[in-house]
Amino acid sequence: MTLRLRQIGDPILTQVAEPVSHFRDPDLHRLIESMLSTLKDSNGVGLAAPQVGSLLQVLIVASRPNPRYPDAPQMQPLVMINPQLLAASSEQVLGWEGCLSVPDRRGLVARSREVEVEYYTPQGSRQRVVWQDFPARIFQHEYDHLIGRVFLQRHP
Ligand SMILES: O=C(O)C[C@@H](Cc1ccccc1)[C@H](O)SCc1ccccc1
Ligand SMILES: [Zn+2]
Repeated sequence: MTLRLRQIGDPILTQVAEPVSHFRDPDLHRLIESMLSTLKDSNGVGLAAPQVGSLLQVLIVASRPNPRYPDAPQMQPLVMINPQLLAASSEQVLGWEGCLSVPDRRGLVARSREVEVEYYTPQGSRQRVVWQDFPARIFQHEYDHLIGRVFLQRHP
């Protein structure tokens, strides 16, 4: 089932998400399934659990070529649990972003060009990945959602 997408103004979007502690919890797998279908229905390239009302450290990165990033790689949606940003390049790139929680807003956001991330799969196995460009941008956008930071919003 697709879940309601929380919009800016919903306090959940400014809170910090908790780490997942039991990987065998059926609720976790139901959440992941719902996030995958919500992502598909919203035509998104990424989604974080707080956007569907769950303060858990779960995010999905699903890059695909699109009008703004025509040479973005086509990816199978990657579900990342308890992601950790191990390294982020000092080299930054400005790029357009939108947010499913902030309708009708597009903004130029500076992001690190390259990131190294450690995360767990839904099966609980620890992985590492290095991304550049659009996948790196999506990850940083979703990772911000896990620490209560919404793009274009700067907290006073
Ligand atoms: O709100 C979200 O997290 C989904 C965002 C993800 C995003 C990350 C980086 C750059 C742009 C967006 C999008 O709104 S999903 C819609 C979308 C699809 C393709 C290109 C840009 C935006
Ligand atoms: Zn967003």
